[in-house]
Formats: sequence, structure tokens, C-alpha cells
Amino acid sequence: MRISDVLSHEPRVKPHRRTLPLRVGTRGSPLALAQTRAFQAQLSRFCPVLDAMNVFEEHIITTTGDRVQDKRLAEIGGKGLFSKEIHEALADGRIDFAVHSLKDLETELPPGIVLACTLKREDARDVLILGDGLDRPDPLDPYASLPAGAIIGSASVRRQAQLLHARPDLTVRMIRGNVQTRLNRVKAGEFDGSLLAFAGLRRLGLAHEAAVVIAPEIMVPAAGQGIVGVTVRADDVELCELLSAIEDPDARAVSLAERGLLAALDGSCRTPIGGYARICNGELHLTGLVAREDGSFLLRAESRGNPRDAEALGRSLGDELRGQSPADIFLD
Ligand SMILES: NCc1[nH]cc(CCC(=O)O)c1CC(=O)O
Repeated sequence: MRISDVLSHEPRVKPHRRTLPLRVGTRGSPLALAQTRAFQAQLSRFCPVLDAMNVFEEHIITTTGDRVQDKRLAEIGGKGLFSKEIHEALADGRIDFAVHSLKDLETELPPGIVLACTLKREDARDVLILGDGLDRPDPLDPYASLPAGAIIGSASVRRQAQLLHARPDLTVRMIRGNVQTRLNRVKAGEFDGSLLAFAGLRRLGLAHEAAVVIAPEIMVPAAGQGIVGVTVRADDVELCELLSAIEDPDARAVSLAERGLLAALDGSCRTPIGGYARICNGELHLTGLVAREDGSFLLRAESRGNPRDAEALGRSLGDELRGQSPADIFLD
């Protein structure tokens, strides 16, 4: 059976030989699986026959980022820590498409692999989670209630830099592992608190674990945070077309802007970089941030423009931030 037979009687693209099921590549973490299932549900709503025929087959792929649990992402280095093995599976034809957290997907994909669709954004903001017995934070001043010298778990140089810039007295210690593991380690008292993406908590049904949601003006989120992206082989016209039907145009515009900014600034994950765009009354508003890991330097800039120029807007804001930063920020 060819999928094009299922989709329409007169396929708009020339059918090539594809056998069902459709093999969906994903990481194996509870969050990755929740995202993959939400994506399948969305595709099935658009095309119920896919659902009725039970066409999806999950393929769990372990990535370097999953295997190495004792280092900061910035220390492991290299691009595509959570995606390289998935791209390889796609390129080899072991899977048909793959579901990613866009935040973890490098800006420059390997040749032959494309981002076929970006799904509607979940909440892009970061949250603070706190151990028992700490005062509930004020959303307008979310770090104020943290006791002097408190120890916050994070593996993200972006979160560390922004937190230390506001509260140089705090200590940021490395914490890795999936969302549930991090929550448990804070509950066990190993850390006073931790910073996480609200999107991940929400997708896991754990939104109540957030002590406070941090406004993007206080903590600029990571480029792509809260957005799920789906990659396919570039020559798979049929799947590209199917996936474009569930594309969220706003998510595409903001991700182009945020990823354009990231590409212009660095492209690696060693420099603390934030990028957050939203569409307000048809206009794209973009905030970019560059900082030094210890918070001793922090620069934020904003720009606005037409969502159609999203990527160029991102690149020029990135260039601007780079031009205004001390040289050491971008040394490897
Ligand atoms: N790097 C891990 C990662 N990748 C995506 C998410 C959350 C979901 C998202 O941002 O879409 C997380 C966990 C976190 O940052 O708390």
C-alpha cells in the first residue's frame, strides 16, 4: 500500500515506492515520547485515515546527549547532540521522519535533511522550581525570595548567565537528566531549586511543579523553546507535503527569526544566547540576548519587522549583538 493511495485518489505528487507503516524517529525520554504522540495525534486529526489504519511506528533512537549524563551540554561540545543519530537514521532510510524539540536541533541541518514542519508553540517561558520550605516567589521579581547563596541546578549556560547576572550571590550547579529526575533531585534536597522549560512540564502534566513562571523580559528563553519540529529527507516530497498541512505559520516565523539570530551569533551551544520572538498584531517582535557564563556581561537587544522577513531580522539582530559584545564572549 502506498500512502498516496490513502491520501487522495489523484496524488499531487508522483508516488514513489513507500511501504506503510510510517516510521517515526524519536528520543526515548518521557518528554520526547509525549511530543511524538502529540504530533501523531495532530497528524491523525488532519488525516483520520492515517489514524484508523494505525500507520505510525515509533522508533526510539538514543543520542549522544542521552548517553552522556555527567557533563554540561556546552562541555560535550559539537552540534546536534540530541539529533545526530536521528539524522543518520533518516538519511539511511531506517525511519521516515523524526520529531525534535526545536531547541535541541542545530541551526544548520545536514545536507538532504529538512525541517518539514513546526508545530504550534507551547509556552516558551522558563520556570523556577523550588525545594520544600522555600517561600513562594513573586512573579514580578521571581528570584527575590531565594535565600542568599542558594544552590540552583542547571546545565544551561543561558539560564545560568541570566540568573547570576540578577543574583551574583547564587551558585549554579550542573544538573542533567530528564525532567522527572531533576524534579526528584530538587525534592531530595540536593539543590534549592532548578530552572526548566515550562513547555516540558506542561507536556508531561507537571505544570503544577513550577513555583513561578519567569517572564521573557526577565529570562529570555532559548531559540525554539516550546516548539516541536519534524524533519524528513528533503527528497521525500510526499511527506513534506503531508507535514506542511499541520505546519503552524506563526511557529515557523518565530523559529526562523530565533534560529536566524542563533546562526548569526554562534551556532554552537557554548555561548549563553537567548532568542525569543512573538507575533503581535501581525508584526514580529524579536528579543535577543548574549551573555558571559558567569553573568558578568549581559546584553539584550530587540527588533521588529514583517514576519515574512523573519530570518533576515534574526540574522541582523544577531550581527548587532555580536558587534556590541566583548571579544571573549565568542572565543572558542
Ligand atoms: N535540553 C533539554 C530540553 N529540550 C527541550 C526541553 C523542553 C521542551 C521545549 O523546550 O520545547 C528540554 C528540557 C528543559 O529545557 O527543561
